[in-house]
Amino acid sequence: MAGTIIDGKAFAAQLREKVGTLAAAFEEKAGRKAGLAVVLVGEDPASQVYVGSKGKATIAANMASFEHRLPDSTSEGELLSLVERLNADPAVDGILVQLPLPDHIDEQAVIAAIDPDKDVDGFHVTNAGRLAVGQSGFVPCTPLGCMMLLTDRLGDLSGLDAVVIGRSNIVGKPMAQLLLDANATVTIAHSRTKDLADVVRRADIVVAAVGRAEMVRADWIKPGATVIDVGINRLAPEPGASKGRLVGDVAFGEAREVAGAITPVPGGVGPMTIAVLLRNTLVAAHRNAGIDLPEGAI
Ligand SMILES: Nc1nc(=O)c2c([nH]1)NC[C@@H]1CN(c3ccc(C(=O)N[C@@H](CCC(=O)O)C(=O)O)cc3)C=[N+]21
Repeated sequence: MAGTIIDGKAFAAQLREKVGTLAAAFEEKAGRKAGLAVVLVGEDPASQVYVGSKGKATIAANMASFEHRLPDSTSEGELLSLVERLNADPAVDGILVQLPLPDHIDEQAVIAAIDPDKDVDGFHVTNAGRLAVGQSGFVPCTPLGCMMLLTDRLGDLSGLDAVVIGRSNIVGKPMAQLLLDANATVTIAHSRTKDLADVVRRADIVVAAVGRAEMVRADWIKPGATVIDVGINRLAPEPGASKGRLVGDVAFGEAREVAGAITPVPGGVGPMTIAVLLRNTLVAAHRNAGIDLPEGAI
């Protein structure tokens, strides 16, 4: 029997709805909206579309959206001074600088300039450190969204074998830490892992975040496992088509036949990333305004 499809899009819509309700209540109490600033440098069309959709989602969730679209020629100094202004702006609770940045700008320097308490991406070393030692801070949106899908499906993860494929600072490493905090037994696998298929076959939970189209095959999956596919890869267009299909890091059709549950691409993890960004912004707003948001409210 084919595994259940985990509907990340629907889950994300529910989360955005909850955030929207709490954001309206925040506005009542604080006398202002929670605010998210999104900074885009350069004219990459995919990033343009993506930043636009974040702005719409922010407004739909009763928050204020501040978009800053800067030309490719923007210097690192100019970007850093914008970040400083946003850090100092009381209307801005969350700051997201869209990555990747143009080559002439040092990404780490820009991330380091963001006030950690406005770093709703959770990319600042202060937030990475907080996560590593179990202090509260901002957790990167994609792995936190994956955890929400996992706990919704599985409840308690204690003692489960989890394999994370990929070791990026943005997904793999924080994902592993969250799974560890949830008492899973965690393996981080990557491009140099020996016998990767054998390692993945032991997993009750597979999180694929390598960025290689359809790399994880059906015969890598333990029957009944829960598979979370973080990859978003565009295939080459079919003859006559202008755009290729979007696929994940997992060969979805065949893996679904073995898995207990699996996220699709699109419609799985991707929509969760934006919903969690709004959630993190709501949390930031409450902290910045000194208004209580009950633990577990969202
Ligand atoms: N500072 C920063 N923070 C980010 O969180 C960040 C970033 N930079 N740079 C780019 C990546 C990419 N990312 C996505 C989020 C949602 C979808 C998403 O919703 N995808 C849809 C499909 C989109 C489509 O159809 O093209 C889906 O998977 O269903 C995709 C990609 C966040 N990123």
